[in-house]
Amino acid sequence: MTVVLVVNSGSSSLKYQLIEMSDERVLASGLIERIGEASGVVTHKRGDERAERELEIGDHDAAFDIMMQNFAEHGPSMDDAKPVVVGHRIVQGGRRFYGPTIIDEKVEMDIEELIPLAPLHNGPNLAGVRAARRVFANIPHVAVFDTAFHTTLSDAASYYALNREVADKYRVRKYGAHGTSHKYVSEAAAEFLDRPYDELRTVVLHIGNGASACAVDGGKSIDTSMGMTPLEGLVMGTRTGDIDPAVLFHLHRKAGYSVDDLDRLLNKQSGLLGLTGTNDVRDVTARAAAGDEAAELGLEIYVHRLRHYIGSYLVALQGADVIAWCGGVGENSVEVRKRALAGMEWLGVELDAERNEARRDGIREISTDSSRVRILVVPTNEEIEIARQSLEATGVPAAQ
Ligand SMILES: Nc1ncnc2c1ncn2[C@@H]1O[C@H](COP(=O)(O)OP(=O)(O)O)[C@@H](O)[C@H]1O
Ligand SMILES: CC(=O)OP(=O)(O)O
Ligand SMILES: [Mg+2]
Repeated sequence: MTVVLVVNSGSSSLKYQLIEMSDERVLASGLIERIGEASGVVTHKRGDERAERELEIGDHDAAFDIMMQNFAEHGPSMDDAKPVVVGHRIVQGGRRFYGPTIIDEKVEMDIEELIPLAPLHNGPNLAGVRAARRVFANIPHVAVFDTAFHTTLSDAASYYALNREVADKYRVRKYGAHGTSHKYVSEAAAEFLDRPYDELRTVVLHIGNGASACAVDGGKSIDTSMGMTPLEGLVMGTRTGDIDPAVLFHLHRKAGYSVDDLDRLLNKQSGLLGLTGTNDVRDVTARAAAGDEAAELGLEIYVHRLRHYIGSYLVALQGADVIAWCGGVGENSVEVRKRALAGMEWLGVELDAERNEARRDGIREISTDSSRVRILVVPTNEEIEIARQSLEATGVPAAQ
């Protein structure tokens, strides 16, 4: 047995999976949510068994202890499972990390140093790494970076038209994110269609609470919607995505917003939440269907931006072979997919209404038989991809 533990510490959550790599079977998984709030939620799944409880979770160290308790109480015990590697999701690797990297003191320091380039993500990611390295002191830990897949972006695609001296001094450029998912999904799409990955042109739409689009040309990311930080690009659950930066000057000068106020406003109080009062696309679409005007407008703004990026990436790829939807919204929202791809028949993009509505597990095709561009729903699996890359980095075989 070769078992890998994958840890994904987000700003307010810790997700984990224990995976047996010979057949990529998930032995157990869990989600610890609302870290730092008055009442947190803990879920642990093992086969068909599921344990859930609510309690206050002070910080990521406490969350890590809870994860260890879950394994001890609900199994599998670490003595039985004996993970050989811990794989960590790290959002920002800057132009320092181009692939999975075994973590030592120096790598920890580099991740810390990159916090300003992903302030909501890298700090919590690092807290998870530190807690895990204390508990699993005798096995390798590997960092798998969201940005690594986008290090193939050209300078033209990744530099802003910002004063070059300032940009270079402060490392301002587009790094992108969700790369592990974009890679996994574009590869899975190629396999599903039985096409060589290095020839396929794919637009990947990773639409969850955080959302990003990516143009993948023959297995290489050539453009992506997230920027220096995961704030740029698509409208998200609570983030604005693209916005005229002069809006910030205006709010500062006219309304006295501080930098921290603006950070909070753009990252946490905007997007669908700020437009409609909820960041859950299920609620927004239900309300829009019931005639709620704010919800309808919120949805239209959300979709308008999605269409902007789809169009842009079809041009970047000189036509695509595949549009692949993933993430909580991308995999589940019939309505968002329908609105986002409407009227694109002239581009060879034909959504099949019935297939779009059919609910099935696994990868599925939702385009018409005559659609030149194949449209797929591809459930993403960042954890499996992190586990595979972590194992690869350490050289441990998947079956032994
Ligand atoms: N059945 C559904 N229909 C529409 N949207 C859904 C559905 N299920 C989940 N979602 C959306 O998916 C989002 C979560 O996506 P996910 O990829 O898990 O997010 P993240 O990893 O960014 O936290 C939810 O906020 C919700 O808007
Ligand atoms: C980078 C990012 O936005 O990640 P998540 O979707 O997990 O919030
Ligand atoms: Mg996510």
